[in-house]
Order: sequence, then C-alpha cells, then structure tokens
Amino acid sequence: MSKGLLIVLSGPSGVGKGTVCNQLRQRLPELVYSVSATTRQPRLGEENGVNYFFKSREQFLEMIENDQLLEHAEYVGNFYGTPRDFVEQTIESGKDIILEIEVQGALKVKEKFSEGIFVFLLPPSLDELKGRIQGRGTENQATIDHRMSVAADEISLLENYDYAVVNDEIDLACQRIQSIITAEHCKVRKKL
Ligand SMILES: Nc1ncnc2c1ncn2[C@@H]1O[C@H](COP(=O)(O)OP(=O)(O)OP(=O)(O)O)[C@@H](O)[C@H]1O
Ligand SMILES: Nc1nc2c(ncn2[C@@H]2O[C@H](COP(=O)(O)O)[C@@H](O)[C@H]2O)c(=O)[nH]1
Repeated sequence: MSKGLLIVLSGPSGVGKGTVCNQLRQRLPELVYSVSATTRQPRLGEENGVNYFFKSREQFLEMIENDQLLEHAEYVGNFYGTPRDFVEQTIESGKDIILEIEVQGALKVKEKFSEGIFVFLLPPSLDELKGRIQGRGTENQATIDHRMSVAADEISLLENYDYAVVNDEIDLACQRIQSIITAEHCKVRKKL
C-alpha cells in the first residue's frame, strides 16, 4: 500500500486557512485533519480535541520533552505544535493528512518530511488580510497588530513552498488546492 500525502497549509493569520480547510474537508471527507496542541485560550465555541488540544504551558513543555510533537513554534505569545504519532500513523495507513499551521512550523516539517506538499495561502492584499482578522472578531487590537506585524515576514518565506494559492474566493481557493492534491496523486516521480 502506498503512503498517504502530508499536505501542509500555511500562511499568515487571518488569510483563511481554517475556512478553506473546513471546506476542503467537506469536499474530501477522506482527508484527515491534524488537530494541533496549543497553549492559547479556547475561543468561544472551540472544543478540546476538535479545534485544538488545549494545554497548559507545563503540559506543552512536557510534550516537547517527550518528543511527542513533529514540530512546534511560539507564535505571538503562545505555543502551537503538531502531535507526531497521529500524523505518522495516518500517512503509514495510506490516508492523506492536512496540517494547518503557521510558517515557522511548516518549515520545520519540511526539514523532516521533504516529500510533503507545502501550500502557502496568500491574501489578495495586506489590507484585505487586516480586514479579515478584524472582521473575525476573535482577537483584541494588540494581538491583531502583533499578528499583522509578522505577516509580511511570513509572506517573504513563500519561496520555500511548493505552491502559492490566493484565497480571493473560498470556492476558488479550495478548487485550486483540490487540483494540487489530485495532481500530486498522479505524479510519476515523487519528491526525494
Ligand atoms: N476568501 C475569503 N473571502 C472573504 N473572507 C474570508 C475568506 N476566507 C476567509 N475569510 C474570513 O476571514 C476570517 C479569517 O479566516 P480564518 O479564521 O479561516 O483564517 P486563518 O488563516 O485560519 O486565521 P488564523 O491563522 O488566525 O487561525 C474569517 O472571518 C473568515 O470567514
Ligand atoms: N507551528 C504551528 N502552528 C500552528 C499549529 N496549529 C495552528 N497553528 C497556527 O497558529 C496560528 C495561530 O492560530 P490561532 O488558532 O490562534 O489563530 C495560525 O497561523 C495557525 O495556523 C501547529 O500545530 N503548529
């Protein structure tokens, strides 16, 4: 049996990774989603084990210590990380898995899984990006400013990715990513 694909969807905060990922999962019900661990406080409506595994700082550091994370990063004052076993077991079982993670973490995954498919989601403009984070209404202004202040640096790392997808319209962005997944499945020569 061939292994599943590891798809990493990354990009600045507010670009629409979560929105696009949710719609992709509806279009591709067999696509497995990697639930991350974080020390961030849950937002209204977020559920432990569904949106994230919510951890204390101590619990998160213990996960790092025990090598339970494939990658982790500190992003705007909180830790985020990808549980390793679930990802590895899913790929081994032949299923595709998608990670929705920020840029530092994505580049760490690339060091370990160069055969992964690295997709960078871009906003139509920085003004639109700011409007989306503000419109979501989940962060205070200081956090929005902090997230926006790292967005340009994150976008400057685009060249490390395999694909750039503009999230102008959700449907179109999903179609583009679906096409990428289909093409990767048809590839004759896989990446080393
Ligand atoms: N193509 C789009 N057009 C307009 N609004 C969009 C589009 N995609 C997403 N949005 C909106 O932008 C906001 C941010 O989207 P989302 O939470 O999915 O971003 P994110 O990249 O996952 O953010 P974060 O990294 O902070 O978790 C949401 O309110 C969402 O509804
Ligand atoms: N490096 C990682 N980044 C992750 C992971 N899970 C989520 N994220 C990214 O963090 C930011 C902020 O998320 P938010 O839910 O607080 O808005 C965003 O870019 C997420 O994609 C992870 O496991 N590792």
